[in-house]
Amino acid sequence: MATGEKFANALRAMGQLGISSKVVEPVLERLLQVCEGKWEHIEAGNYQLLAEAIFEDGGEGDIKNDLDDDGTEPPLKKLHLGHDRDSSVPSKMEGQKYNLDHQDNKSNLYSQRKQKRHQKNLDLSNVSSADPIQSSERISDVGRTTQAIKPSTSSHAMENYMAFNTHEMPKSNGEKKAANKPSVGAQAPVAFSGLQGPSESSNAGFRSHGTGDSRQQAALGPTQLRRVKDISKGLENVPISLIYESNSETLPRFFYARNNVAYQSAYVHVSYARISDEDSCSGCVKNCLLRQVPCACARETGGEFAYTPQGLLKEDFLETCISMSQNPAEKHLFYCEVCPLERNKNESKPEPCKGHLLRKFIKECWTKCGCSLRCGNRIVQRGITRRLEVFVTRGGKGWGLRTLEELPKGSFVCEYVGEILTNTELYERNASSKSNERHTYPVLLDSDWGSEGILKDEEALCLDATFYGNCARFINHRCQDANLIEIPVQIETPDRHYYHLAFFTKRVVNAMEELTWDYAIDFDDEDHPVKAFECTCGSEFCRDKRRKAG
Ligand SMILES: C[S@@+](CC[C@H](N)C(=O)[O-])C[C@H]1O[C@@H](n2cnc3c(N)ncnc32)[C@H](O)[C@@H]1O
Repeated sequence: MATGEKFANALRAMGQLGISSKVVEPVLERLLQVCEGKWEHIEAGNYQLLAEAIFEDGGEGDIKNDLDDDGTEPPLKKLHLGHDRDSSVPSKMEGQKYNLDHQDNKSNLYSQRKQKRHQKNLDLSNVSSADPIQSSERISDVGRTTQAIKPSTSSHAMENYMAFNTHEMPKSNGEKKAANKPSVGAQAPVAFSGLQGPSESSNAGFRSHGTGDSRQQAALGPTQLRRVKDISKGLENVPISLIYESNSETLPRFFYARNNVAYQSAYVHVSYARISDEDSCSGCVKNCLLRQVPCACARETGGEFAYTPQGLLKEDFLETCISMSQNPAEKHLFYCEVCPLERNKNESKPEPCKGHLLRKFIKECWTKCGCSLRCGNRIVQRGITRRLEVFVTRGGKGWGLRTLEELPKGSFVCEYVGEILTNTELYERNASSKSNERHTYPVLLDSDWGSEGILKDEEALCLDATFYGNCARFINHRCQDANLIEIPVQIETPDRHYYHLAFFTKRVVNAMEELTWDYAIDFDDEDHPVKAFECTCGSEFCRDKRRKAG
C-alpha cells in the first residue's frame, strides 16, 4: 500500500474516534520518524500507538470533550508497560511503552463508547462519587460576610477533610493536630485506595509523588485514562475537569473553595462604612464601561478602566504590568521599614527587607456602586468562565492546569484562592510541617506593603491553598516567559492588605496549553516562606542556577 494511502487510513481510523486530522497529522509525522517509517508499528492494534501518542501529546481534546457529555463514558484503556510488552517497539519509544496484548480493546472501547453513552460505568462513577477532591462547604466566603471566620473544625467539610488528609491540620487555637488516617467510611475514597502512588516506572512519562507499590499497580491491570468531570462540584460557573491515568499521580487532596477564607488572625474587614462614596459609583447604572466619562472606579487605573468592553485587559495596562514585573525599575520596588518576613525569622533583630514589587492594582465596582452585576468593570468577581483542566505534567512538576479553549491576550483566567493567613501563621505552618511535602501553595499578598510604614502582623497577609483552594493551586511556575501574569484586584475592601490575586493571559494561549505564571522565586533564598524547588520550567530564561549547573 502506498504511503499516502496508509496516511489516509490512519487519519480515517482516528477520525472514527472523533479526532480531527489537524490533531492527528503532526503526531503521526513525529511517530513515523520515531518508528523509522515502520508502518506496522503504527497500524498494529487499530493504530494503538498513534492513539496513545495523541493522548500523550495533549491533543486529545476531541475525545475528552466527547467524554464530557455525561461523565459516564468508559475509561479509555491505556496499554501499560509490562513484562509482556512487545520487544519490537523501537527503542526510541521507551518513554511510551505499550502492552500490545490489549490491542483489540481500543477499537472495541471506542465503539462501545458511542453505544454506551448513557450507560453507567463503574470506573467513572467511582471517580465522581468517591473522589478525594472535596468540595468545600460554603464557609464564610470573603465578600459575602463582614467578618473573617476560620474554618469550623466541627463542620462536615472538615470531617471529610480529615478522612482524606494525612497532613497535620492546624487547629483554631494555633496548635497542630495530627489528622486521622484515611478511613473507609461513607465519604472515604475506597475506590481510590489502590490508585495512590505508582512507582517511577509507570508509563507515559508520568512521575509519582506518592508512595509506590508495584503490587497495587499489578493488581490494577492496564492503566486507564480517567476523568473527574468537575472538581469544583458545581461551585464554579463552568466545570473544572481533572484528567489522570490510574496508576499514575497521587490524586490531589484539598477542599475546593471558590472564595478566599480567612484562617484566623488575618485582618480582613469588609464593611460598607469603610468604602467611601468617592470610591464607588452609586450614580452609575448598568455598564460603567459605556459611560462617556469614566466613573470614580476608574480612578485607580489612571481615569480609564482596565478592561475593554469585550472583557479583556487593555493592551497598554497589560503591557505596563508585564514590563513592571519582568524588568522592575528601582521605583517599582519598595523596601519595608521592618519587613514582616524578616521579623518572623528574627523578631528582635530583623534583617533588612529584600524588597517587594509594587504592582498596579485594578479596582472593580462593587455593592456600593449603582451599576449592574453585568457591568464590564466586574470581571474577576464573576469568577471563572473559561474551560480549564487539571492534568499531570511532565518533567516532575506534578499536576498542572491547562486551558481547553483558546484564550485571547488579556483574558481573565482565574484568581488564586486559598486561606488568608498572616505571615506569622504561614511561618508557623511551614515550621511545624514535619513532612517534606513536595509541593507548597502559598503566595504573599505583598503588593502594597510599602505604603503604610510598619505593618502589624495581622495586616501582612498571604494566601495558602494547601488545604482550601481553587484550580489556581495547580498552576506551575515558569521563569519569565510564563503565559499568565498575576494582578492585584481590589473589590470589597479599600485597604490593600487584602486583595484578590487574579491571573490574566500575557498573550494568546492555545487550547491544551499548560497555564504558567512566574512565582518570582529567589531560588537562592532558602528561608523564604514560599519554598523554592528545583525548577524544571524548561524556559530559556530559567533562573534556577542549580538546575543550569546540573
Ligand atoms: C502551587 S503548586 C503547583 C501545583 C503542583 N504542581 C501540584 O502538583 O499540586 C507549586 C508546586 O509545584 C511544583 N512546581 C511548580 N512549578 C515548578 C517548576 N517549574 N519546576 C518544578 N516544580 C514545580 C513545586 O513542587 C511547587 O512547590
